[in-house]
Amino acid sequence: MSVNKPRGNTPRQKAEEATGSRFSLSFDWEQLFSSPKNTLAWGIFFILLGIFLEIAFLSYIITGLSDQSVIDGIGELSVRDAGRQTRNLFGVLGAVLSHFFIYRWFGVGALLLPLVPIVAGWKMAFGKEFLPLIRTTKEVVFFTIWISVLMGYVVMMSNTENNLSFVSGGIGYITNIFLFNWLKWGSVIPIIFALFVFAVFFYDARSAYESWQLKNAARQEAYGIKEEISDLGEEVAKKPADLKSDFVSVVDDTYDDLILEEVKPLPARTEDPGKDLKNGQAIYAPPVLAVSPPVMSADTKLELEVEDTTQLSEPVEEEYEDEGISTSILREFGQYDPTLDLPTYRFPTIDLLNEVIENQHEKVTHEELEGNKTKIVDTLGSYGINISKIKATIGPTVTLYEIIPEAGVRISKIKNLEGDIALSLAALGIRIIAPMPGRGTIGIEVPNKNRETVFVRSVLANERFQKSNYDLPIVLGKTISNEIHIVDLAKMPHLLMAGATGQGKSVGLNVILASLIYKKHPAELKFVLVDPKKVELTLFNKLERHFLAKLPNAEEAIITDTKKVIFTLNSLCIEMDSRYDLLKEAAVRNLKEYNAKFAQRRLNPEKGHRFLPYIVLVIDELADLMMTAGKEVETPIARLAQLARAVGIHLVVATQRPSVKVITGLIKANFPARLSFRVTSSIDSRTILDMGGAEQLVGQGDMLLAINSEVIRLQCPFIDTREIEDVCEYIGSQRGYDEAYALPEYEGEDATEGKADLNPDDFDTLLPDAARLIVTHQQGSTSLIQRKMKLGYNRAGRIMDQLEILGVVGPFTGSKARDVMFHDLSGLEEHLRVMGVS
Ligand SMILES: Nc1ncnc2c1ncn2[C@@H]1O[C@H](COP(=O)(O)OP(=O)(O)OP(=O)(O)O)[C@@H](O)[C@H]1O
Repeated sequence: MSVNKPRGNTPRQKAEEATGSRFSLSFDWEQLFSSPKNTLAWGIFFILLGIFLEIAFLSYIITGLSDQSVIDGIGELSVRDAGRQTRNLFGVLGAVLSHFFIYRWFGVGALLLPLVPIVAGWKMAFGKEFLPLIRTTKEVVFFTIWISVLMGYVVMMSNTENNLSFVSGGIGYITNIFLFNWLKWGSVIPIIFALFVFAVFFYDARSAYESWQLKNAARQEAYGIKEEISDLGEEVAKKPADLKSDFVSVVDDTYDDLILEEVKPLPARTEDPGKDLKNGQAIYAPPVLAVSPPVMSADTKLELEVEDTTQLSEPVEEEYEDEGISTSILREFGQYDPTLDLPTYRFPTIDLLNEVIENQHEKVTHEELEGNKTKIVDTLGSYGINISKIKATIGPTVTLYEIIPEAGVRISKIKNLEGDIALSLAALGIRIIAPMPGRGTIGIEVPNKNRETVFVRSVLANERFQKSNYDLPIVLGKTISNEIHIVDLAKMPHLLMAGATGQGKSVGLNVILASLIYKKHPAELKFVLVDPKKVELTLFNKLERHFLAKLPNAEEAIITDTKKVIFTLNSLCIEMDSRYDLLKEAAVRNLKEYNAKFAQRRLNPEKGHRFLPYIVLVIDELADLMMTAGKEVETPIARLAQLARAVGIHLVVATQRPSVKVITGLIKANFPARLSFRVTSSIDSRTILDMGGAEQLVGQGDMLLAINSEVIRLQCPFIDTREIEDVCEYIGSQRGYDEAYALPEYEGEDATEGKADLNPDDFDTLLPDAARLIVTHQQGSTSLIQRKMKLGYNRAGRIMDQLEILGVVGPFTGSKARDVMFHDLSGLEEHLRVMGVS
């Protein structure tokens, strides 16, 4: 019988009783700076400190040296007398601090110093930096000293040491005495030189100058083309198709110039820009114009066409456009860091988890080992199978006996004796692995009488997990050789889990979620939690404003209703499609490359680019959904499983009933990684793993993981509800986003049914523009409308539906863009006119 089978919270209570840690009176230093309330208090303290110092310093400068006598007399005067005589606004303390910072050390340069505590305090209290803290600190330190030295020079040269030495402070004055001995009046040269060196290295003055030149050139170019566009607007409005070809050649010429010479001075503009354009010689076609406002005017039409021509150019050229601007933004602000959304976020600590209780007894006794060994040898012997060698490896739940039979014994014969060996060992859950892949042996797994609980704390605190640099690391459990088994969900790329009721599925799901929560910042990862059983995942509700994603306007972040599940799955498909569009625009292959490019500021947020967090969809109980909604659930799940990997959407789907009605061929084919807890029959085991064996497991988190054809037995760690509660509480009590991550809206079949009745009067005013955009690009995608016309997803989606009613685009086809029914603008214009919406 198990000695340490966890029931409820027993392990934690025992541990607490043993160590008294929960009620310990020792002071928690970490807590002093880590709890959100304390950071607010510290933040306000630092802000007030900064304000206090600034006022004291200013007061000191205004009252001059009148407090000097008080300071000199400190020790002799009583505090009361000193206070009465002091003129500083902040009394003796203000006078003393100012005396040191201004008179003794930095002079008027010290006025900059209070900025540091104010910026730091602001960051702590409000989680935002109104100035970059590290950068500001470096600047303040440099300029405080530099101003002090410069003032020292001024004071020295003007012979005003007696009255104004406080202006430079001690540091500036002494430095100048030293410099003066060497250089006389020329001391100013190293002082100016120091400023120059600082500017070159700290501000990267040279490249800042280059990027300024570049921006200036781009601005002038943009200004130039705007004028030309308005000149040509009318003409284009009449003959858009003709002009399009002109623009193609214009833009191509431009890019050739740009690529060859990078920054090229603008040629002098002629009196008649239109003429130049027609000759295909002008250079005024910066791709920056690609972002055009969605105003229905002659200009707009032209801009759309300009944009279209840029599409025809090579991607490398488009990158060039961003290059100059992005380099300067990168230089100015550094890399984009998504975690700064929640800069004060603290990862959950390991001590939120139950203490690991060491097994009091030896896991497997010598007698047990010897007894099993004899029984195996005897049983096989009685069937005429002799063994040349036997070796045991003790795991947390089972012991693996590896045998090497004598030459000439057929493996299938041993395999067939599985039942007999189990009978003679009088143990459930014997599994025979014949042969052990890559070992040249036959394995017989025998459950231990005393099984060991693998505490989640022991695996999450494990160095290998802590240091793992997987994108989505998950600890699945311990192997037979007691090693922790970590997998990367991003590579798997999806996981299908099965297990009869009570065998540890929910615990397994919780461990997966906890692994991810312990390693990922809320800005990098979002969960979509589907829980038709309504009880299993509710604990994660507290993470709503940190880690959860939901449909706009959905009340609950954890989805329990089948209809909403269908909407959510379809919404994820839309998210997937729009992510693919973004990847395509960015000319990258996967989410990681995309985010890296975004972090380097090479993707323009104004064009719809954004940092894309991973999304993990967790479904606890697929069976219920498949029974009630069948295809409606199966199709989007299969689509996501098939395609969503590259865009960072991963699925973890669990079911109690691994029957073919639930785990259909379509679903199964798209989930190469499958995990099975104990199931009730070998048919179920075959359905989930394509092999028997899961029916032989011993429960309580004993599981088989099959990735492609490789199968390993693992013991899942144990995490109890209270641990999950504590972790979620710890995160939930911190400052989060304003709301859950919003998934794209999906209106569902019902919403589209009524579409045919729509009155043209109800059409969106931007509909004709959108139609032209779609036809120009020959791409029926909602995200195109969204990005180019800068519209929200809902409005863009509605416009797309109306375009379908109008017959401009075909019906929704899933991941692909809709068909565009017109191939040129003239046909479209005619159609719009006939329909009365031009
Ligand atoms: N990894 C584990 N280590 C130790 N005990 C475990 C482990 N996993 C589960 N158990 C034990 O088994 C019990 C049932 O586990 P769990 O709730 O995860 O089962 P389930 O498969 O989700 O069941 P259901 O489908 O009915 O929700 C737990 O309360 C716990 O006592």
